[in-house]
Amino acid sequence: MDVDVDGVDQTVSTGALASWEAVDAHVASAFRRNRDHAEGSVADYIPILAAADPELFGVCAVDVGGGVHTAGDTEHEFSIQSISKAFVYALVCDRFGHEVVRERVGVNNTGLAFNSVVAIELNEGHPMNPMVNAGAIATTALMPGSTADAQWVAVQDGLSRFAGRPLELNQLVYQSEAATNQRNRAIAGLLESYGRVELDPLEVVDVYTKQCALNVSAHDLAVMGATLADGGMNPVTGEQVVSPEVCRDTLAVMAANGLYERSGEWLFEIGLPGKSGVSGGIVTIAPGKAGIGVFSPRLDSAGNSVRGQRATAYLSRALGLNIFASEAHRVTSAPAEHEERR
Ligand SMILES: NC(=O)CC[C@H](N)C(=O)O
Repeated sequence: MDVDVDGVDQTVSTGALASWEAVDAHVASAFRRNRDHAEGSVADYIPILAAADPELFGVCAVDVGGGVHTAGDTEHEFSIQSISKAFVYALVCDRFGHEVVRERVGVNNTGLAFNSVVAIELNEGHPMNPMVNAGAIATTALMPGSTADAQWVAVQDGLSRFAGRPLELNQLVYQSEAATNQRNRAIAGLLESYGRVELDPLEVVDVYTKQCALNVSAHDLAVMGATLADGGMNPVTGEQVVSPEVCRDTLAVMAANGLYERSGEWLFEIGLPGKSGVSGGIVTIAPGKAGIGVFSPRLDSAGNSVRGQRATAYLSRALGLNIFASEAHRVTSAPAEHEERR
């Protein structure tokens, strides 16, 4: 992962987020430092996504107190794509609990692309984790509702509660993907053959395709992330969307799998759970502190927004958010206290 954190102190904050003004200034810097970075390419395997303006770029942080910090195109709406997987997973965990979901869907990284069929075969039909297409389809199949329509309503309503506003289906994206999602249909059929999907696989894929086509903005993603950061309480509406235990489990799965086969690199550079999607969004969670939503359509070869990763790396470093860092690891150019005394 190519990040730009030159000149940024690796400060470590074990307490609350920095002051309001400091967060605003760092969000503005994350935007400014990366807006001219033009590496990567816009996804085109879903035809309509190829029409996205590659220059769009937004960075938003929402703290657990509900404070909003924005720079760039943070109100521009785009289809949520794979980021939906994290939130549908949380809803299903809330319904079935930790053990059932761990057994049925799994939590381990495949090390392979998000739409890999080989990964299913290599693991005897186990979908492995909810952040790849196979696991996400198996997870959506567990949403409440006796019909596909009822399950779709539950998905739309659940994700809207995370966002704190009604999210709408992007019909153009849905139709474009529904016409070209033969691979996801094959994945669902394969899961059915292994007894991992008990409903009509084509109906489940249809609900999954709609879930990926829900429109969000970077601002929405930050609110959704802040809800996971705050033990399931939406900081804007005050609603308890899922339990703190579900947030804990969801964040662990995101940390291990949220950026597909690049999840290790992401964790190494950024040290926070995150989830990306092929339209160019990434949501990141600083537990107990904030949600970060970024959007820019140019992707790396794994399908993760390039500017989005860079902006998030900057914020993690500048705001001291890395969960693996502690005061003992503080990197500072000033001499340590015991050296000064000598
Ligand atoms: N990585 C993604 O965002 C993929 C989501 C997309 N809807 C798919 O199923 O292929």
